[in-house]
Amino acid sequence: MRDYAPLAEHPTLSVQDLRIAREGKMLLDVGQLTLDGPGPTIILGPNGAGKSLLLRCLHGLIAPDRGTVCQGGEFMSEQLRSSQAMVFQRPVLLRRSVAGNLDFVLRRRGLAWGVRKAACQALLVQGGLADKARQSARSLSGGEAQRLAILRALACEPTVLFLDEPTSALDPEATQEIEQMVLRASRQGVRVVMVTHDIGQARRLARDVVVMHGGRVVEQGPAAQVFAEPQSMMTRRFLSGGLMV
Ligand SMILES: Nc1ncnc2c1ncn2[C@@H]1O[C@H](COP(=O)(O)OP(=O)(O)OP(=O)(O)O)[C@@H](O)[C@H]1O
Repeated sequence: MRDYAPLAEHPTLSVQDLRIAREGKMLLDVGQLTLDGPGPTIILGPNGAGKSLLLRCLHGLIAPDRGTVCQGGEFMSEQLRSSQAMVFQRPVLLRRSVAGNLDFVLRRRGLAWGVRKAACQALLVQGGLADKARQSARSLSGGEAQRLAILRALACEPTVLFLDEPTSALDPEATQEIEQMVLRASRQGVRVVMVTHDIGQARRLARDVVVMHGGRVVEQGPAAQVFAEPQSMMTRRFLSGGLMV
């Protein structure tokens, strides 16, 4: 059984003239950005660079002051938005069992009991949580909780999966498990767009990279190229661990 079946393989995401300003300060200013490779796309940059704002705009959680977001060549709509999923730094889980958290999402999709049961079991196995199905989601460890949050996102059969620093609070082993889930989703056709501070993680996961600084995209390209020959001074400084002020 396929774990989930995206509607389209790696749908293209693009933004045009995206701007957000608050109290006279430009927080996000992205003229043109297209994500059309297979991904995963990793958004890198220092604190306050605008990474989360860009991710939230792409997912429609924040309305920009101006500019547009398109998916698969269509302007963002509620229907397209509902085909996307997002995972945050701190897992958002319901006060239910582990299986109950997954069933909640599967039930919302209108799936029959037998289909839900099979899908839930497949997801639990995929996330290494089969033996914790009846346990309260609130009692999971940080790594397990984040795995469940990702499984919940995948239970929506998303076309696009946004992840905002999902491993920043996790140890290396838990991080590795999350990275495997992310790569697997990407291989199965989900467009993965992930924010991280961790350059090592970006090197492990990224097919392409977007580097941000001061609300702008300072560099974008294939990961191998950006890491080997960064074009922007900001990227070079960031990759070398220099302070970016
Ligand atoms: N709702 C808001 N109102 C005012 N300013 C905001 C708002 N949301 C974000 N900002 C500001 O926009 C800038 C970019 O924030 P953002 O969270 O996107 O940065 P980031 O690159 O994700 O940083 P970090 O890595 O620290 O999470 C920051 O200066 C932040 O304070």
